[in-house]
Amino acid sequence: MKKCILMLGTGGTIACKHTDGGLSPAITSEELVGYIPDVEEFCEVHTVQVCNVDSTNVTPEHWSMVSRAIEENYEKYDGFVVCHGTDTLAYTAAALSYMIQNSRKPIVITGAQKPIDVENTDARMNLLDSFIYAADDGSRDVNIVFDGKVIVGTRAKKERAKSYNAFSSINFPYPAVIQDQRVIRYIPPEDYKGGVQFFHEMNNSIYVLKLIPGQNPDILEYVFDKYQCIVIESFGVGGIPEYLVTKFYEVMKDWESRGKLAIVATQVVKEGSNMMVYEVGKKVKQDFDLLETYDMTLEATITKAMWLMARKHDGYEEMKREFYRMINHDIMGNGQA
Ligand SMILES: NC(=O)C[C@H](N)C(=O)O
Repeated sequence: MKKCILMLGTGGTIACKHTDGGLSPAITSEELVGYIPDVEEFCEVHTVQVCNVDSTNVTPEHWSMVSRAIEENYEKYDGFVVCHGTDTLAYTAAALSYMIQNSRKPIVITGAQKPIDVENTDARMNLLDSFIYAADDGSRDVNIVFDGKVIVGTRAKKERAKSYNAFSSINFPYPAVIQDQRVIRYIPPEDYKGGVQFFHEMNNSIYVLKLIPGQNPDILEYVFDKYQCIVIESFGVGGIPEYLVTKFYEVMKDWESRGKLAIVATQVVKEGSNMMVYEVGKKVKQDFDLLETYDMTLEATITKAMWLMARKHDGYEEMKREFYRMINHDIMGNGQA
């Protein structure tokens, strides 16, 4: 029997038209499907227009609009395809991985580098591939389909601004590829226990502080006071420079007692952190109950923290346990295994 898939349009280049003011999303979800008539051979497609925006304008509100639309239609469909702009697609894919957990039904996110109505577009292939993947029996959970590759929702990063292979999978293999309109699976689907879980709230009281050599320590006080979570994008495997340490210790004491979250990440995209290697990391990690990102992407780190902070919890220890709990393959090397 043909699968029934719901496509949710949110905008992005895939749906853009040329205007005097530059490319702007204007093509509807229904029109998008009209560009891939072959889809009718293997699935029935229904559409819904969640919004039609450049993904630069996407906020956690839009993530909630998508997750709510999926929950409302969850029982009626076999899978979901979300069309999205590429600029913040990796954030949305990570966010949806936390907002929709343990889904037996696939949620596929795709987009394009060129609008669907231009000649040399990647949009038609990406969209058709997404339906092929969404209609496949072994597909589950939140994944991106782009340029013939499947990337787990928590593992993507936009690494190219213009090329068709815009996304890389960070610290995790591709679970599958789509070749000649067939799914070639490298990682077999897992067994599922329990049902799907939806969480629609996110708390965006979070600031990412990217360190630069010689960073002025004044910024720490401001950021630590204003936000509930700070992610420090440090260098290498992770550490706090000595010119920041005095201020850091001063603000951290107060921060800990107020139950806020401090997470140390790294500016190095691949292979991840390990603060226990160098003195610049080890001492800080031992002196404070900091979280570190290990092999998580920054997109997953930020959206996991937003999801965690929006939930009721029994204090810091539980937050910490949850942060290190693997969700949709987001963290493997958490140093605690
Ligand atoms: N390729 C794209 O989709 C880029 C576009 N600015 C967006 O993210 O909506």
